[in-house]
Amino acid sequence: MSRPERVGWTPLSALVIGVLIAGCAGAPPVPATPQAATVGITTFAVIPSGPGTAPDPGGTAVPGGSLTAVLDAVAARLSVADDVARAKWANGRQAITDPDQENRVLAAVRQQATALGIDPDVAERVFRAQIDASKQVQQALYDRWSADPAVLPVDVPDLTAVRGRIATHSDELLAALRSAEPELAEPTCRADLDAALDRLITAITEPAELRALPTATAELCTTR
Ligand SMILES: C=C(O[C@@H]1C=C(C(=O)O)C=C[C@H]1O)C(=O)O
Repeated sequence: MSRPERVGWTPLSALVIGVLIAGCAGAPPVPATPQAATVGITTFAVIPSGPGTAPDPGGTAVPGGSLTAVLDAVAARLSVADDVARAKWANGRQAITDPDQENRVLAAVRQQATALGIDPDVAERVFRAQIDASKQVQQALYDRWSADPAVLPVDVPDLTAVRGRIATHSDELLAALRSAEPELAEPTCRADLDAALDRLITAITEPAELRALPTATAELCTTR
């Protein structure tokens, strides 16, 4: 379940609202860079990241680097929702929710989390949010294509292959969660996440993904 009420008024909220307004005005998603048009609907800010801090080209540490790595993995996993939706749509508008697949994903997450030394309940909460966010994006795309079949992409991805990519991003997210455990437990975690998001979201060009980010990030901080 999406729990947007837990996300306060943040720069991210402001941006998401801006995107919503632009969406209502009928503005199509515009790639932020020429590359965005060629590699897909989403590109990611290339911000070097590592445990604790990320180095920047000027040699000055970027605070919240490990949170950036978490958000990169969240955004990468979310970006695959587009391909999932296209595969399902082409398969007779297959139901977006697949409970068996969710159970497989969550069982694997719990197992891998335990192996990494992450509390499996914490990991499951984070990944239930990723699943909700993915379904939110898929539903938005279904709604868009229903309203205007002309915008439906012609290529049909293979769902099994796409799920393999999701699994790779899930692995990346688990590893990033492990590295960022101290930052995710800080009382400033939510504010730090929002600051890190500010650097990332300018590179996301799909409005449905931007709207799903509050859901995808709602369970990341471990202190309330
Ligand atoms: C991504 C999919 O859509 C939904 C989201 C899932 C996920 O994010 O892991 C899993 C199952 C579906 O309910 C999928 O079917 O693979």
